[in-house]
Amino acid sequence: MTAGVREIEASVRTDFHNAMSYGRYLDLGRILSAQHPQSRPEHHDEMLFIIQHQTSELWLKLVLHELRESRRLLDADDLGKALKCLARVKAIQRTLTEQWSVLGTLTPREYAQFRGALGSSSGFQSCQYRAVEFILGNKHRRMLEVFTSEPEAHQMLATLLEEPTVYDAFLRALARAGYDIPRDILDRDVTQPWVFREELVPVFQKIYESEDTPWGFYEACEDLVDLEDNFQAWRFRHLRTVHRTIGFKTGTGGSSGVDFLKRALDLTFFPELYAVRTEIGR
Ligand code: HEM
Ligand SMILES: N[C@@H](CC(=O)c1ccccc1NC=O)C(=O)O
Repeated sequence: MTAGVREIEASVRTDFHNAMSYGRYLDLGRILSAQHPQSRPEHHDEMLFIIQHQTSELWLKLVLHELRESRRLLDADDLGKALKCLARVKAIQRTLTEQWSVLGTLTPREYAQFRGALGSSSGFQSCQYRAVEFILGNKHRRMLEVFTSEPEAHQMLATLLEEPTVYDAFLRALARAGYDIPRDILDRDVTQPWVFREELVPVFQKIYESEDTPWGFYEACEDLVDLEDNFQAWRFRHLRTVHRTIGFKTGTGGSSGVDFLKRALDLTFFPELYAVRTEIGR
């Protein structure tokens, strides 16, 4: 063995003319040629900005895939598998939130040097982000307006707007298991954003306090709280990153910027799961 060199074992495959290879399986040719900095002359840090967004979009694609599957499994009363999907979503969310530290290395001056090249593009136009918000209950029909120039994105969001949320699916599963969920909640207009329903608080109190609650229901409640917590942590890190990078400048998407993003922190997906905390142990 040559010092400092790892010999390639004789069995290791090196010819991929007629066999599946790493690059082809992952379609890396396309993924790795999809970074197109717009600044002229090209600004070194624009690559970071593009890759941070592209990796976030890839993870969002998987989050959506898992949330759709968890909803399907809840509809099929396969709670154990639904929880496995939610656990994966939670792990991805932690990665997405930690990823802000990479963008945190972009200074305000560096960003200002290529911000003009972004034109009117903005994360506000992220179809997958909006899709995740929709499937978790933050429905908002007017958000579709942003996507009239992108028919596929528009269609995906229109479909999700009309479909029940993960929370709707969970409440329906609870009703089938015998929990007292009011009929009008189960039959609600799912195109509307979720609004707080007082009657669900005692249902969740029973789940949390009863000795004979099936463990899966208890765990599902906690998973949904984790999910919302993680979502808020992402929103908060976004807000802080925006604040340290552009201060109080207005956004490229046309909003007021930091102030607009701050208001997103008041949004909640599962308000009853938080409200029940006040009641527990009383
Ligand atoms: C320096 C980095 C960033 C800055 C300065 C920034 C700034 C902003 C601003 C000002 C908005 C409000 C909409 C507007 O008027 O443009 C916004 C929205 C948004 N951004 Fe960013 N952003 C940054 C990075 C990111 C990254 C890495 C993502 C990841 C995908 C992202 C996703 C979003 C999303 C999803 C929204 C819509 C949020 C909502 O509707 O509440 N942003 N951003
Ligand atoms: N809204 C940002 C621009 C921005 O961050 C952005 C631009 C293009 C693609 C994604 C973006 N990310 C999040 O909004 C700004 O006002 O500087």
